[in-house]
Amino acid sequence: MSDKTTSSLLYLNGVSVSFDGFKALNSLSFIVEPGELRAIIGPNGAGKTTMMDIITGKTRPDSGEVFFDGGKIDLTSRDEAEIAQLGIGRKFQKPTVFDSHTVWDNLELALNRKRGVFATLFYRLTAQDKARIEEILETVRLTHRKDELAANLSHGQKQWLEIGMLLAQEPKLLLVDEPVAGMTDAETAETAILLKEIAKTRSVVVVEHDMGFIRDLGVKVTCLAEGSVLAEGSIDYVSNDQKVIENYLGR
Ligand SMILES: Nc1ncnc2c1ncn2[C@@H]1O[C@H](COP(=O)(O)OP(=O)(O)OP(=O)(O)O)[C@@H](O)[C@H]1O
Repeated sequence: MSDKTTSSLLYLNGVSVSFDGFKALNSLSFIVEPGELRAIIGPNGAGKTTMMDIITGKTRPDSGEVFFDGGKIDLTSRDEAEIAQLGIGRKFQKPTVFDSHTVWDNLELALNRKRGVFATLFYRLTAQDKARIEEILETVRLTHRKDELAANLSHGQKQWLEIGMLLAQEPKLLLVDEPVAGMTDAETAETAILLKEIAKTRSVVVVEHDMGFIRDLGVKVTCLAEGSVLAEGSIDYVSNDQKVIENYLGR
């Protein structure tokens, strides 16, 4: 096991997967450090979603290694539920909050989900739980809307609420798929600040097409194309890379 395997939170090495002979991932290698916020860009069909599917156990790789938590856990041997329990949270593109519940209740439900159904039946919120919900409300900019039904939130606020619900489960790694699609400019700018705050206490991998947002994040960017890494580095480095311009930005 290399030093990189044991120091990184997430370690993908030479991961390949084919669907009906088409290589969706082609020897993809990718590392996320503890406490890192990483942005992923790339054209449609580059393999971004497939990469998330591999990390969360939805798809099994044909070959390659996928380790979590300093090389301690081989994710290829775990199923989706186990991987969620191990501390990998995933935010899909569309918000999936409970519209008929308040913002607070959505967060309370998410906090309880961590405990399992049986424990929840007999559970009352402790002062510590309440403090945690209040903290999450602050983080996701929804304190002033805590008693509002989720149905009445703006699209952006629903996205933030769902991020909050994931935070309630205390993931070590949060995977976020196109969070700012459909958001207003103000919400987009706020989401960049919010994700940077979240990444102070855990690692975050965010997939986005919005280059203004990626620039606002100001973090290391990985550009995928045809199932592997095309370029990796600062936004200025990646956006000036000739291969990235040809395959993605210049399209
Ligand atoms: N379950 C599947 N069965 C067959 N083909 C698939 C499957 N999942 C993904 N693919 C194919 O693999 C390739 C990579 O898809 P993927 O969704 O990972 O790309 P992406 O980078 O997330 O694209 P987008 O930006 O459009 O979301 C695509 O050509 C897609 O059609």
